[in-house]
Amino acid sequence: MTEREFDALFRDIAEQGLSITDGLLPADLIDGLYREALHAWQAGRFSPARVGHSRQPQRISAIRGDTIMWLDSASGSPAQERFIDWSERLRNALNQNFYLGLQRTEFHYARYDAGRGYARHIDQHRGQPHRRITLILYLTPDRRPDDGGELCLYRPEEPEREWLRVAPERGRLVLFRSELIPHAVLPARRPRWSMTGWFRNDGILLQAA
Ligand SMILES: O=C(O)CCC(=O)C(=O)O
Ligand SMILES: [Fe+2]
Repeated sequence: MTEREFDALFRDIAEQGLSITDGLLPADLIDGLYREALHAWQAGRFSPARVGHSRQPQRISAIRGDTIMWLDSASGSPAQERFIDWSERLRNALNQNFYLGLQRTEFHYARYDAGRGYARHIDQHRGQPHRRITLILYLTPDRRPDDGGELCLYRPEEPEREWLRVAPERGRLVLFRSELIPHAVLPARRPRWSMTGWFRNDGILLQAA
């Protein structure tokens, strides 16, 4: 496929800092990612997500209630490899279109248990100035309309008023400018599965001592 596949997505990002797309990734890839996440979670490989400054992150489940597992290129599962190949094509296309100088990506699986959500936030604020584009890909199988866990989006110039409410339907892809768009996850009523990550404009991670 040519980069034309990203045209509509880039137009939306240019116009409103945000794009929401269904069906861009093949269903069997979505399923492969979900199965990998499920097995890893069953094997106890997810950890509670943390909030706050990157040097001293804290677990505050009333603010952020998901458990996560970072993707690891060394693990090299077929689903991860396919996803990473696709995300690299997207990274290159984003650079060609928006001159963002995106050098790398980071992704984690996330699982929100019933009752868990994520309070309104901006992704750049957690001591993460190099996050430029946020990607969220929803993986939950057989989601029902009353399962909760909607993503709420707010306009940068009017952050108090809800702008859009997005149901986390399997295969739905949300991309937005990390420094611009406040967002929140409403409490889930059934387990909610996703992939979340960032396109970054820095190189190799320099870990703070
Ligand atoms: O899963 C979502 O809909 C949003 C997750 C999120 O905001 C984050 O992980 O920073
Ligand atoms: Fe976020």
